[in-house]
Amino acid sequence: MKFSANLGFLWTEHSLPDAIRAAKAAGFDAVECHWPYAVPVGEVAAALEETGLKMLGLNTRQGNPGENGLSALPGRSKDARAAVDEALAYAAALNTPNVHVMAGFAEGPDAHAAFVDTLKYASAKAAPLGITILIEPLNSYAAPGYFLTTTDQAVAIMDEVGADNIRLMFDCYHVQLMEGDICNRLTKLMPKIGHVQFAGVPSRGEPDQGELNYSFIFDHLKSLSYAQPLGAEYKPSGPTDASLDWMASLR
Ligand SMILES: O=C(O)[C@H](O)C(=O)CO
Ligand SMILES: [Mg+2]
Repeated sequence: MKFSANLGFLWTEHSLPDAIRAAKAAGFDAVECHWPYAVPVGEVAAALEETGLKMLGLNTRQGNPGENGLSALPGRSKDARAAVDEALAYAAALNTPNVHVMAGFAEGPDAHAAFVDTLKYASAKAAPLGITILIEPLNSYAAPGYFLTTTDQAVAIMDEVGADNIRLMFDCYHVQLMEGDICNRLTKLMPKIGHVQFAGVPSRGEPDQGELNYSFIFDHLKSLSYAQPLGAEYKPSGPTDASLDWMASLR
């Protein structure tokens, strides 16, 4: 398997460019991040060029303190679209193929309509750039009140948006906590999946800990011919460099 280091959680003591260098030194095949906007894009581009790693994805801005995305917030369309524009510009400058459009804390039909509207805007703007829009269900333990919580909900929204370049971010950690049945869901959803992430469940720690057997799950992904790097999005229990034993056994 190939692995992508999620620099939102790994090597957070480093600047983003140095975290990219640390991921290269540790043997990762790619990187991804959450919110890179405080870092000038040229510095990130230089670290990617130097290491030969690709930045696979980044997220739209969370919004004001306490917010976790803007796209499903009724009445916030202008802010949500600005966050999409910002993310697409940053991603395009890095040749990053995926932008995760974050829904935010909201519920009900107005939130659904707002999210679909933002996603139609995002996918139309992303298409000429060759960028895929990702949406990701988050579990309600970690993100209570987040609008998008299940893969069924995500599929219904993607179908309603109806764009070719919108896909599911299948984070095994979130899906296990909300829905389980990981391997059957991967099989069923594979044509709609844009990126896969993983972490130990329920702690979100190292992936060789907890209730999910990633050796089995990664073999299943191989049997589905899934060859893209898998996003290691876990919170190390100590220094990141000391948390990587799982890489050799799961590769
Ligand atoms: O938390 C996650 O799983 C995400 O992938 C993310 O991008 C930030 O919420
Ligand atoms: Mg995730």
